[in-house]
Amino acid sequence: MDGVKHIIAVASGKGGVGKSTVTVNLALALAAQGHRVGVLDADIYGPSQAQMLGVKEGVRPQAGTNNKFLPLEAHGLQAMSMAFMVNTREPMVWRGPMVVGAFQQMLTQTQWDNLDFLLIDMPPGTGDIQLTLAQKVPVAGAVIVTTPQDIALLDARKGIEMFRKVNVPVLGVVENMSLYHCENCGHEAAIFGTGGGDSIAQEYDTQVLGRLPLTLSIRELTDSGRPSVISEPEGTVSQTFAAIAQKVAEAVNANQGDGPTISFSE
Ligand SMILES: Nc1ncnc2c1ncn2[C@@H]1O[C@H](COP(=O)(O)OP(=O)(O)OP(=O)(O)O)[C@@H](O)[C@H]1O
Repeated sequence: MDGVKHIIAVASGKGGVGKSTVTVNLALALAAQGHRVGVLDADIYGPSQAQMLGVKEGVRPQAGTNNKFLPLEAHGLQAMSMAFMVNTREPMVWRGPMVVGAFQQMLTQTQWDNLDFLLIDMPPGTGDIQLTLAQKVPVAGAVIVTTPQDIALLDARKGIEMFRKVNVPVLGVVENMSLYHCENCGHEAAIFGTGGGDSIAQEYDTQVLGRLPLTLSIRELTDSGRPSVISEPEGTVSQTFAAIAQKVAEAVNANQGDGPTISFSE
């Protein structure tokens, strides 16, 4: 795609497992390692990236050349989201084809500037947006985010199966909220169980890219527009994201050369 070397989908089967949190922190970790990185928020009904990137409501993208929009800049990342186009307090009461059209426009009509990686924060599920992405552009790989409990793994499996069906390599699994860590007393508890990420990675012959704890600070920092990777660059969460970023970049490079050919019929 014009202006983008590698597209990476950050996906899950289930909602609320931390895709957007992982997307923004992984993007910042890749940028900290010297890559040029963009984030496309493909969640049309419930975009989160504007808030997580600290973009104020009402800031709109400028027109570029060739009928394209210039992405917004936030924390050194290039970003595009439905939240930059509409009033986010109003619900998007749209039918499927309109949602797909909007996603396609954001994907192809944003003037990405020489990106090494474009991270796409996918909506939950295995529907229209996922199919459109796989059909319209070459996707270098997918990062699957899951929490360790069975109910999330069930949906994560569907996500992995879907990417396999459309020949998008799964780069690995991020296990989020794997251990609750109390920041006051240091007590730790495996609220959502243990071993889920490992078992799914083994089942699908892929790797666990990293495990993130369930902590107050991840939520507070990310939701307030200054994600952990830039707020606490020396912290353990940032170190985990740095390791994940390295593995993702390595996995993409390892897959290079035999890029996916998308061929399937609906
Ligand atoms: N490891 C974590 N510790 C604490 N809070 C977290 C963690 N990961 C995510 N959260 C919080 O959980 C909420 C949901 O996360 P997020 O929006 O990233 O999930 P999602 O999978 O993108 O959701 P959706 O399906 O709605 O797009 C957010 O408030 C986020 O800050």
